[in-house]
Amino acid sequence: MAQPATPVSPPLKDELDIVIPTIRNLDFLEMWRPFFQPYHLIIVQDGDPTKTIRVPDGFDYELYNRNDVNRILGPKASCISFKDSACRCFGFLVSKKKYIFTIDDDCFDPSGKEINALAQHIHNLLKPSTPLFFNTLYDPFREGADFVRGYPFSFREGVPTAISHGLWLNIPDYDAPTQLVKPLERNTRYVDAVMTIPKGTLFPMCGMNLGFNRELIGPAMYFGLMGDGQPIGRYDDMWAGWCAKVICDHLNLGVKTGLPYIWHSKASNPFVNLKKEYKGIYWQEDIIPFFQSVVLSKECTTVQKCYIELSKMVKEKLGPVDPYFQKLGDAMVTWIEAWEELNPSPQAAAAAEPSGVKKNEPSPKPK
Ligand SMILES: O=c1ccn([C@@H]2O[C@H](COP(=O)(O)OP(=O)(O)O[C@H]3O[C@@H](CO)[C@H](O)[C@H]3O)[C@@H](O)[C@H]2O)c(=O)[nH]1
Ligand SMILES: [Mn+2]
Repeated sequence: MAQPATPVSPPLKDELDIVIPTIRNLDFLEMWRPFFQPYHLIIVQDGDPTKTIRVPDGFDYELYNRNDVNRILGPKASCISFKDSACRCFGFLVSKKKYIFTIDDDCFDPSGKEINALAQHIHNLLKPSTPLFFNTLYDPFREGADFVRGYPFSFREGVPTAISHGLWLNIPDYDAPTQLVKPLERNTRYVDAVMTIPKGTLFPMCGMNLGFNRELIGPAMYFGLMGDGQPIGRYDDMWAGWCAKVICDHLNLGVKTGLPYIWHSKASNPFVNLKKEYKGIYWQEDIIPFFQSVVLSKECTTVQKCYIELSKMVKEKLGPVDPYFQKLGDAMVTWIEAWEELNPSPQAAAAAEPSGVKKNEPSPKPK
């Protein structure tokens, strides 16, 4: 008699957290239920902490609001943005898992595709990247593809993948000026490809549909100071992407972009976005040459060391552009201090007195 098939556990079920920044309800989870329910969610509630965010039944989650951020981080909470989706990086900080998938609450599964976004990110992250030599048949580790003729065999092992950057159907992640001149444009083009971003090349990282290996690159995934009290918004993910990419290049780690797509449903207000973005639109003409010029020293053998060295460069080279970069450079250091406090190395954890008090307890779940 045929043996009953052993149920296949969802990939990385106990090694991956899903981080969601939100100011809305989380009904979007109903569409993702078949794919997300097996995983632990970390919900970062932005804005008014007295507002109750209801999470659909059946999900395993922890929810943090601004009061929790302040309680857990104390003065270091100053590095976590308020009233901006950048707050999501607090979820990266408190997670204890090896992998993170972060998604916005207005992103849905583009129906009819044979693989869901989370599974595709996991595939991207578990397979090597090829930043040293471009494969013209795209991802060589994908079923039905391989390295093409002329691809050096000494490069074919690839490097570990740190980041998997997904894309968006319907509302594309355009900046405000583009949104304003093309208000009706929708992205209908589904490009069935995953590519490694070549070493030495920067890219505009969008936080809407993003996976990463927290152990490889977590300390660099600081979504920079935005929102309340800050002169700029909607550059949080861009900043993290530029910092992470130069560090990935230095540490021989890979960044992929392409599949998976999500269906992005809400177009945020282009006029509001313009107010948030406008300084960034001209500052980035200085920011990008800065990141292109970054050379990290050989003593930078860990992400934390790279990040601290980068923070000093930010203050020195971009400080003259605007005092904001002095503040951002300091916030980068605070972020690393917070990271190391909440994620002590095994040696540091062993040396620390067992306090018995778990500091990063989330808010109690609504009854
Ligand atoms: O103050 C806020 C505003 C929003 N959120 C949560 O963050 C995400 C994104 O919000 P939204 O979909 O309204 O904004 P988009 O313009 O589409 O966001 C994308 O553009 C970039 C903005 O930096 C970023 O890559 C994407 O997030 C939702 O989950 C909101 O609930 C918030 O937490 N705080
Ligand atoms: Mn959105």
